[in-house]
Amino acid sequence: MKILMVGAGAIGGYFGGRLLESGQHVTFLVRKRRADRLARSGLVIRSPLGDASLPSPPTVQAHALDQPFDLVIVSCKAYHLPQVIDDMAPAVGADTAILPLLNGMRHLDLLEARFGAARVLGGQCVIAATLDDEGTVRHLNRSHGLTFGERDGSRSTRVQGIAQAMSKAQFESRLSGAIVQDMWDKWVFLASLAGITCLMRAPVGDIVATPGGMQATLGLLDDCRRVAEATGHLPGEAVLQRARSVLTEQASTLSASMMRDLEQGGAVEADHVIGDLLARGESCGLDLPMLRLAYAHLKAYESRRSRSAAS
Ligand SMILES: NC(=O)C1=CN([C@@H]2O[C@H](COP(=O)(O)OP(=O)(O)OC[C@H]3O[C@@H](n4cnc5c(N)ncnc54)[C@H](OP(=O)(O)O)[C@@H]3O)[C@@H](O)[C@H]2O)C=CC1
Ligand SMILES: CC(C)(CO)C(=O)C(=O)O
Repeated sequence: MKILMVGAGAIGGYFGGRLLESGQHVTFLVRKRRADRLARSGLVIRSPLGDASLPSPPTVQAHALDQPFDLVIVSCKAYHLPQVIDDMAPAVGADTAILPLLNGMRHLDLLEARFGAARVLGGQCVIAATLDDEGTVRHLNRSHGLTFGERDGSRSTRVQGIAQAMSKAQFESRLSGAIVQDMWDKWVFLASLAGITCLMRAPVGDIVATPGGMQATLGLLDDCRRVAEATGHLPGEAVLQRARSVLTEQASTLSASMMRDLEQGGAVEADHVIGDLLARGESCGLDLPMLRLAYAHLKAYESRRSRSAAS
């Protein structure tokens, strides 16, 4: 199976690197700076579950992309997706499957609008990873799950082929018969985690140790849960119970990748992860005070960030 990994950042570098390490035919679609870095230093993964060092990983830049791939895995940030869609288009042929790993849901609509619903699978990953100043992929915890599937739940030949291709790679892959609900389950959890850790500039353990921290966290989770319910995607009670327990765990050092981005002064997926959830809920007539606060906070951060970039 010919796989194009779009992006070689934290997620693309990790899962693409693991697939390459297992002998799969993987090419990374990258921009010039990352292409130069990968040519110079290789793709390096530092992980508590095993390091990998892959010299000269195959890369291609958009201008040179001229053939279809069997599988295109999309691992960019949401705010780069419109450009990515243009750049990856030559890799999408009649039989190409597209597997996005972005957080949130709206990217499915954008990919579908450009490439047609039939090509777009559902997908998500559970991992904490980042790219350090040397371009090394730093895996920060012991989770590395990647779940994917047909959005109609069917076990098509193509998803079984992807399951087979991923089976030997050093991560936990899972073919799901309910990937859209899985994505909603993750979105409810992630929007709560990202919203609260960004608002409080602190990991879960520090937040729940404050007066009012636990109530704020659970209030935000409840807003996110109500949006999922109103739009027909209510997570099951076991999923919600787990979210409550992870989000209120004493002394937990867990934070969202969005908080890592924000603390480094980087761009954040405010509209995609928080704003879109808020908009969906408000269009169902819900009042969502904690979600509105989390979104206002991120938009204020974005304004301040763009003002300081301009000066
Ligand atoms: N990091 C994490 O722990 C987790 C992240 N996620 C989600 O995964 C998604 C990706 O996040 P993450 O990997 O952290 O982000 P990164 O910023 O680390 O990586 C994204 C990569 O996309 C590349 N990119 C952007 N535009 C293009 C383009 N036109 N052509 C080629 N490459 C491009 C960037 O390359 P360049 O270097 O050129 O800018 C960058 O390296 C997000 O939606 C995030 O929310 C989900 C679970 C956990
Ligand atoms: C839910 C979590 C923490 C793990 O995958 C994540 O997606 C993120 O930090 O962006």
